[in-house]
Amino acid sequence: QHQTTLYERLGGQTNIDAVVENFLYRVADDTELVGFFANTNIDKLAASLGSMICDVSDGPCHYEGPPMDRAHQHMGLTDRHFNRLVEHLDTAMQAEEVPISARNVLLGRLAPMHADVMRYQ
Ligand code: HEM
Repeated sequence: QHQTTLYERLGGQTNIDAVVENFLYRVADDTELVGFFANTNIDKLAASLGSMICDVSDGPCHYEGPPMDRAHQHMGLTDRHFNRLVEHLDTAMQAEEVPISARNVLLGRLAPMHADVMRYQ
């Protein structure tokens, strides 16, 4: 019998890509965060985030970007940055009509990455 995956509950890749896009606009509008992305290729980042969310939500992707400690080293991130970013992601999911249960499961799967994201600060 078919079990609904988190990927499906997020709305599949089309809606995940819409969440990522919505999220990146929120980050761009956040003066405390946008500076970190000054030298980032946003199209590549969007593709990378879309593939990571697909992967961690049991979708048909395998994230092939750098591990989270490498991707965020030397940024000097604090918990405040981390929490703001997570809040933007949650708001973006709400804007794209992801149900609260699916939102919470995804955030719960990203939360354990905190240690790696912060590792090199
Ligand atoms: C659970 C938390 C986070 C996750 C899952 C996450 C995920 C990712 C992923 C998948 C990439 C792309 C890596 C690549 O393909 O090169 C990335 C890059 C990046 N992240 Fe995060 N991230 C998180 C937290 C943060 C925070 C708190 C900040 C700071 C505001 C941040 C800033 C960046 C920047 C600036 C890049 C681009 C680096 C570059 O230009 O190469 N991230 N992140």
